[in-house]
Amino acid sequence: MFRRFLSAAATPFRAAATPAMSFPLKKPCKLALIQLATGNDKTANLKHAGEKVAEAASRGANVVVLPECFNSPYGTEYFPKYAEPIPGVTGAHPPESTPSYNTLSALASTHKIYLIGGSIPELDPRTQKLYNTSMTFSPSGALIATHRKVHLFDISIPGKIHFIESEVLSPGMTPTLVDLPEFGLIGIGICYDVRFPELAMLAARKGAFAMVYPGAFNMTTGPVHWELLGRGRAVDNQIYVALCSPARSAEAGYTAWGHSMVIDPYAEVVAVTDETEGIVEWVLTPERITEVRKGIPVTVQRRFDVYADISVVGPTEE
Ligand SMILES: NC(=O)CCC(=O)C(=O)O
Repeated sequence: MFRRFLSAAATPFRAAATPAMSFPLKKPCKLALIQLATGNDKTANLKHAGEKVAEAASRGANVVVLPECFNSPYGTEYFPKYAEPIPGVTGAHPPESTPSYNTLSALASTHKIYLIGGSIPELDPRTQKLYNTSMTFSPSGALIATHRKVHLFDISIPGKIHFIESEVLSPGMTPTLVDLPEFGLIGIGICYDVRFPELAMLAARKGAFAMVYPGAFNMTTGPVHWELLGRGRAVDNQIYVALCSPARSAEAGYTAWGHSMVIDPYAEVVAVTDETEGIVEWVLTPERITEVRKGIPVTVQRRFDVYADISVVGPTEE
């Protein structure tokens, strides 16, 4: 409920009744974002992802992230051809139909890492619907979370970019929080999801220490909005934010902006790359979160007596 006029005198500041959040990050966590060069050959994309994940793991990463649609080119014409079902999400599937799942699971267990596997086009064989879905695997190779892109990338800027994901994809219906028991909770969004502050706010209010967005911004919006949106989600919530893009390719139909980055809870870009293939690494620390939240204590100054506590809004079942 919004009142039309609010005067400072009528609504004096007072600390919210909401208790301080429990501490979000349990110990330092090395994050690696793989800005992967991808092409049209799915098998080659999976093999190459494996090489880069191995490289990141050999440098001590605890959590490794791949970009949006890392197994395929990014484009609505490609999604049906590259789509795979996901075991456990839509029942059992023969291994030959799930090469991306198999590869990611094996990489996570071989390297003993948490692997946020960017996203792939997912086929639900029961409904024939397609989704843009991120899978997260534990160091034992178990699938511990899936996030179906909630906000589909439907935009049209005359003369610049026209992209309508909803022509072929269906939207996810659930915000996603993944529990990494040694470290804490991470929220997941996919690309266009970053434009909607609600997912990050929900995750932060439920205690996440980071939001991770596999994404593939474009050459029109990327230069203006990619960093701005990531830093916005970080400063709003005083959490780490990671944006992981594919590398830019001159041959691709969709030209990715690149510039994968890690943003700290003070909204500073602490690690970033250009448009070429590379790995962006940063150690996320509990101390940085504490320092920022102590200095600017918005996490305990929220006025849920004025605007409803969004942390009580639960996920919707699909
Ligand atoms: N893959 C996407 O969702 C792209 C989002 C994007 O480029 C934007 O401007 O938003």
